[in-house]
Amino acid sequence: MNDDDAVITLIGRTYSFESAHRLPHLPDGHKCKNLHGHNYRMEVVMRGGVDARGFVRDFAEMDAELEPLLKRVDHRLLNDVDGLENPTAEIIARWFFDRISNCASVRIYETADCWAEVAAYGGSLKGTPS
Ligand SMILES: Nc1nc2c(c(=O)[nH]1)N=C([C@H](O)[C@H](O)COP(=O)(O)OP(=O)(O)OP(=O)(O)O)CN2
Repeated sequence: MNDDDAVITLIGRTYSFESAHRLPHLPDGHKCKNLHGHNYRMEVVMRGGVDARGFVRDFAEMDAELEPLLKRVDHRLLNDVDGLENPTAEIIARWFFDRISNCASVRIYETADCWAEVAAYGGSLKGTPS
């Protein structure tokens, strides 16, 4: 069974990391301008054709791709990471999205009920599906 123009197959996996940040562009007095931390949860979705194994991507391969990226942010001050000088949930989601192959979306939960997502639509789908 092959995907066609109208159908894509997506896979997803959830990751977590703990980081500190401050949001420098907020006005004085905003609590999030102060240094504070979050237990971030991240949902990554990849797209692609289904291969002979029946996989878009082995979840273990997904982990191997994510691991070095997670190491760059876990137990770090995000503001010190290149590209995350203003580490809002939106910008963190974009940072991961730009670094993950065949990425369909990245959703970052800063708290249990606040999230930001970057997603590829139509012509902006990245990478070559396998
Ligand atoms: N659109 C966005 N808004 C906010 C972001 C963001 O990244 N994108 N970030 C923050 C702060 O980092 C803040 O710590 C998180 O928001 P908040 O809902 O206030 O969460 P808290 O759990 O810290 O607050 P409670 O008072 O406990 O609800 C703000 N906005």
